[in-house]
Amino acid sequence: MTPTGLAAARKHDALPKADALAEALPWLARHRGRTVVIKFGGNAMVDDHLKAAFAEDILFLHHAGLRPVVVHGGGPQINKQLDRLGLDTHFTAGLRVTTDETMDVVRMVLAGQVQRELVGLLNRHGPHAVGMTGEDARLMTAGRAYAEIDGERVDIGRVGEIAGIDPGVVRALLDDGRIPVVSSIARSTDDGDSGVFNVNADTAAAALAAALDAEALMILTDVEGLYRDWPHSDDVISRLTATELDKLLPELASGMIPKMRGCLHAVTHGVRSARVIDGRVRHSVLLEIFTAEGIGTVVVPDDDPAEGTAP
Ligand SMILES: Nc1ncnc2c1ncn2[C@@H]1O[C@H](COP(=O)(O)OP(=O)(O)O)[C@@H](O)[C@H]1O
Ligand SMILES: CC(=O)N[C@@H](CCC(=O)OP(=O)(O)O)C(=O)O
Repeated sequence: MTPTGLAAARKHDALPKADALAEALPWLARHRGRTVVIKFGGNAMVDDHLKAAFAEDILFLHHAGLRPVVVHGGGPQINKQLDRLGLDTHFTAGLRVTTDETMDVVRMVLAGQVQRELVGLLNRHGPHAVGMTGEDARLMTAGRAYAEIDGERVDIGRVGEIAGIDPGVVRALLDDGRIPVVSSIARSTDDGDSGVFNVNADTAAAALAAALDAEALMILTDVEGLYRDWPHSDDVISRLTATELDKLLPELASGMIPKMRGCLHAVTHGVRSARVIDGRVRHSVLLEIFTAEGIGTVVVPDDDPAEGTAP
């Protein structure tokens, strides 16, 4: 016989679930109607179950009355496609050296593959998500970025440094109840150049969060957060003020550089908190909300009143 009433609730272990939902109420109430920018990193996107759980988390936020915006990466997926085509992969100072040929592949993989897949997952239960790149409606414009190595300016091809963000199209979609899903490709600021630039997805997410005056930026990646003494220890720094992070920036390496620079940019341009969390953990976005002290590393503005508490 199928259990009913309280017996059914016990069988499905429903009480802890109800408790967890109730505990999330203050966070949800504080963030209701607020914009949250979530960056889904390429390394956290390689597993189908993780991708499906990520889409569920975003839909949860959407249905709870928040305004989530997704910016996605796709570094490993781009590497794979370049490899298939027999093209080389080179990174300088954490940025992909992007020839015109590489740029075509970057655009094809980000806009045609990774973004389409995320939009598909988000639209499984309704017409929620709309995909775009920074080229659309001139959302993102960029000039040429150069890497700096030993004080020398090094040309790294069609890599973009964001020059401007016009968030109008994203705001219009949010007002229409949609979930924007953005690929980090920008239009050239030079009207004579019909080309596009490859922008690091962390940098793009942070710039968009600032331009949208977002409440929070969340960056999902393949580590627990910012490690204090990477790669020698896995002691995660749980909270940093903007000034503390600014002092730490010169010591950072590889993929953490654009992430932490992005967090600093966000919290010094109006975003109330920026967090790096472990995207390898299923439902990490919801875990961040349902855990009183939050997970990963949070960066807050210097005037943040909450000592060591989740945003
Ligand atoms: N201090 C640090 N703490 C944690 N990870 C670090 C640190 N410094 C460098 N890293 C590296 O940064 C990587 C995350 O960046 P990246 O590979 O670009 O991720 P994503 O694809 O999610 O953008 C980690 O896997 C780790 O190898
Ligand atoms: C300039 C530059 O490096 N652009 C990145 C854009 C994608 C990205 O940032 O993806 P992840 O978030 O997965 O690293 C690239 O070509 O790989």
